[in-house]
Formats: sequence, structure tokens, C-alpha cells
Amino acid sequence: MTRMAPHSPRAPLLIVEDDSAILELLEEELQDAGYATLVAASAEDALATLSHSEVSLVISDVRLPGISGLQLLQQLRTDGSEVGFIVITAFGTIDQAVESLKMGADDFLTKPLDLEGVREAVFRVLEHRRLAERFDRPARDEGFHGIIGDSEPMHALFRDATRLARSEAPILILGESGTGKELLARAIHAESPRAEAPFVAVNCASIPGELMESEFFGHRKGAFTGATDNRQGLFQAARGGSLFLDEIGEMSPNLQAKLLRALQEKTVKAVGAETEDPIDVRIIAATHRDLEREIEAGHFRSDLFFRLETFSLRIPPLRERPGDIERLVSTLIAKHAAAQEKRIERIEPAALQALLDYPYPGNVRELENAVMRAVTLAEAGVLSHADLPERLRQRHETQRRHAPSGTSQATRPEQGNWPSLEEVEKRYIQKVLDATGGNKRKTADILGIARRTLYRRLEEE
Ligand SMILES: Nc1ncnc2c1ncn2[C@@H]1O[C@H](COP(=O)(O)OP(=O)(O)OP(=O)(O)O)[C@@H](O)[C@H]1O
Repeated sequence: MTRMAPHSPRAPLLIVEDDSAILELLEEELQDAGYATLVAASAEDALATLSHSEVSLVISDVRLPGISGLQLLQQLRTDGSEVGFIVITAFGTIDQAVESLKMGADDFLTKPLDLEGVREAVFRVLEHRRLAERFDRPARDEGFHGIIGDSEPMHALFRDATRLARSEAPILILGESGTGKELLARAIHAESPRAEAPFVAVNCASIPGELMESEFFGHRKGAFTGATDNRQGLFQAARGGSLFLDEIGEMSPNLQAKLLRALQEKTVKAVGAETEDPIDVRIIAATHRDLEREIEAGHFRSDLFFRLETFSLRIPPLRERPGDIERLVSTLIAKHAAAQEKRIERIEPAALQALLDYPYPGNVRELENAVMRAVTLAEAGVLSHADLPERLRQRHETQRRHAPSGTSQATRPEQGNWPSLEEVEKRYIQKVLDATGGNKRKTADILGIARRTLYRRLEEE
């Protein structure tokens, strides 16, 4: 493992390029823009420089004489370096660009280089990192922009979402109903350079077919009966920001064609308008459907699918990450207790066990509804088994009856020694600590809390 010098947003940029003409051009352009620069003619040289010099951002060509720019990126990320990284790929190698973002690049540039674009990309990446560092801690304490998930697949999802958020490409979010697709879309928007502009969400299944075009693109006065004024569409309302198209699988074929055109041309035409208007919107689409099947059935356009699915993110269903349930339960109890101005001090072990054992076909939404209901019904500060919806209780009862006697101490409702939420939290922290072999940094990362907070909790024990 190579030891890396720390990075700071104000440290020099490192340009890695074996073509001396391009190297000079980049150096000159970036120095003119006020950045200090270091150069390397190979990835090996770059690693040597990075081991002793502080660097804010690496801009590297993919094709290099020894190890490639992508291998350099991989090596850095494997070594735990979070230095900014912009990849330069040859024209027509979009696969490489996608690959690089997946591997942890912040952005990519395509040859022939547009120098203005280089400056903008460098500025954007450094600015984004500066903000991310500033807001990192509080955001992590409440999950990823409110999305709770300590399991490895969720951490990988948050990492991918953060990377994709920085690009301008459309994103497709896949996941069963209730997995948090809209939450993720909002998180991507909040992580993106468009965070200050509007996030507009629309459920494509909820707009009647005949109104869809006008809803999306707006209309001119007199375009149809009832069009008494000019009206903006969703694309105009989301100007500068992100447009979230939920249930995209429900969009009519006619509108799919128009959306594809809007994505390709970056213009839209209001109903009844003569001319096209430019748009500046990032599309985030989501579906719980299997779009490939929809294509086979002739319901979804394959060209639109390919345009959207280059950058797709899949949210795993809750049953694939049962380790997330416990923290979701404690967070959701706290959320709904606060909303209902109630104090919940304890959860009955049998209630917790029932919540942990259930497979959640309706995913987090179903879990949240169960917890919200239980908080409403809870009395004397105790969330008990009887407060849960019947289907959870029944399943748990059946399991309990079939369990060999003595196997499940904690699930015996007659046991009076119920742990408090605080105790549940402590046990959970211990579980994660054990799983990481006592590694406190990893434990804090998995728990999504600052290391400071973890030390404090451990001291309290
Ligand atoms: N990981 C999570 N952490 C906290 N809350 C979550 C999480 N996932 C989902 N939720 C909550 O579950 C509910 C459903 O989430 P959301 O509407 O984003 O799901 P969805 O996948 O878009 O559902 P649908 O496909 O039915 O539209 C919301 O109340 C959301 O706050």
C-alpha cells in the first residue's frame, strides 16, 4: 500500500499526461485560472508525487505508457485516498468514462479537450469537495440525506449516488415499491451542483394521458379548449435543477418519444408553440418495473431505456439487507414519536423481534407504517407487541411456536426485563464493533456517526 499525503482543496493540481503538447496546454490553462500545478508523464510518476506532495485533484489521461489512468485511480481508491480525480478519455470511449465514475472518478473529460470545459470541471469538482467536506459530518449522522442504511450494499449505493450526482447525465433508479427511490432522487439532487435550484417530482402514473404533454412541456394560450393562458410545464419549472420522473414505466409511448427528444436536443416545445425552447434540467427517472420486459412487451422504447440506463442505481429490497432494520426501527420510532409529541422509552423485546423477523414485501414504507401505527397506539412510553399490525404479530407468533424451547430468550413476552432504546442502540454498536473486529473507524462509518460520537457512546457504557 502506498502512503498518500493528505489532500486539501487549496493544494496544487496534478496533471498526468504523456503527450507533452497536451500537458503544456493544460498546465498553462490551469495556471492562468489561478491553480498551482504539478505534472507527471506516467501513472508511476504520479504515485511517487502523491506519496510526498499534497494534491487537491488529479487530472489524468487514461492511456499512459505504463499502468493506465484507470489503474492509477483504482490504486488510489484502494489505498483509501479521497483525492479529487478527473479522467481524460479518448473521443468515443464512453464505456471507459462510465467505468471511471464507477471506480470513483469525480468527472471525466473527452478528447479533443475543450479548455473552457476543463476549467469548469476543475472548479466544479473542487467546489463540490469543499462543500462536501464542510457538510459531511452532520449529513452522516442522519444517514445519507435521511436515507438510513448501514449495510454494505447501501453504503455502495450512497457512494455511487454521490459520484453520479456530480455528472449531468440522466439517472435511472430501480427498486421495488417503498425502497426509497424518491428519497434517493432527492439525495442525488442535494449532492449535485444543482442543489440550490428546484427539485421537481412528478409521478407519471398520476397524470391523465391527454394532459401529460402540456404538464411536461407547458402550453400556449389557445392551444386547446381550456388553455386560457400561457402555462409553464414541469421542464420549465425545474429550470437549473432536477426533474424526478417517478414511475417512468407508466409514461405513454408518445410522451416517451418527446422525452427522448428533449434529452437529446436539450429543447422542448410547448403545446401550441411554434418554436423550441432550450431547457436546462437534469432528469432522474425511477421505476419498480422491469423495463426490459416492458420493452419486449412493446410498452417501453428501447432507445429511451438505453439513454436512461447508462447510469442506473438499484436500491436493494429490505429483505436483502435485514441488518438495516434495527436502526431503521430506532430512527423511525424517534421520528414518529417526535411528530406525535410522544415519549417512547422502551420497545418490548417481542415487538423488536417481530419487526426484525418480518420480510417486508412493501419494504421501508411498510416498516415505517407499522412503526408509525405502533407509536400512535403505544401507552406508558412502551412500544409493545400488541401495537404492531396483525400480519407482523401473526408471523412472529407462528415462528415463536415453532422455535425449539429455550432458543429465543429475548422474544418471550412474559420476560419483564425489556431493554430501553438506549440499550438496543448499545447492543447494536457492540454488534457492529464485533463485526469489524473492533475497528472504531469502520464501525463509525457503518453506523453513519462521527468517530467522536462513537467514542462518547463507548465511554458511556
Ligand atoms: N432507507 C430509508 N431510510 C429512511 N426512510 C426511508 C428509507 N427508504 C424509504 N424510506 C421511507 O419510506 C417511504 C417510501 O419511500 P419512497 O417514497 O422514497 O419510496 P419509493 O421507492 O419511491 O416508492 P414507490 O415506488 O412506491 O413510489 C418514505 O416515507 C420514505 O421516507
